[in-house]
Amino acid sequence: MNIKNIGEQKHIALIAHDNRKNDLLKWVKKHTSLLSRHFLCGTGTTAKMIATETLLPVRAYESGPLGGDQQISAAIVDGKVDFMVFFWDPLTSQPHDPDVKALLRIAVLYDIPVAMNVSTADFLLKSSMMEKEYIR
Ligand SMILES: O=C(CO)COP(=O)(O)O
Repeated sequence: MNIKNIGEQKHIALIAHDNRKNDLLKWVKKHTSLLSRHFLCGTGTTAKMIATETLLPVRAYESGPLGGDQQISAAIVDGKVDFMVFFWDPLTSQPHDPDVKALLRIAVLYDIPVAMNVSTADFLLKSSMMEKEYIR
């Protein structure tokens, strides 16, 4: 895995499609204290929802269908994302599906850990890259 800065602040991208936003919000609320020690960003609606509901600072890119996925892709290419939690919707087609696919492709290409559901997101937080903080 392409993990830099073990034990240091990480850049975490948070993204969810509409039908998965509640799952992501619940996950963020469960880990607010840990996540508050890192730099968070996300696509527009997701980022604003998390910031409003948790008071965590979350840098908001454009909304996904308006280019936000592409902006997160660019941030990955620029080395500004250490890992991504992307709860995409497996049951609904998206108008910007090519952007979603491109984002997932870039994340694979740049070896960015990606969690697409709650159990993987939990696993990522419990993994060695955050172990010190997790057990604190
Ligand atoms: O569509 C998205 C990801 O593909 C998410 O966008 P929003 O966070 O703006 O809803």
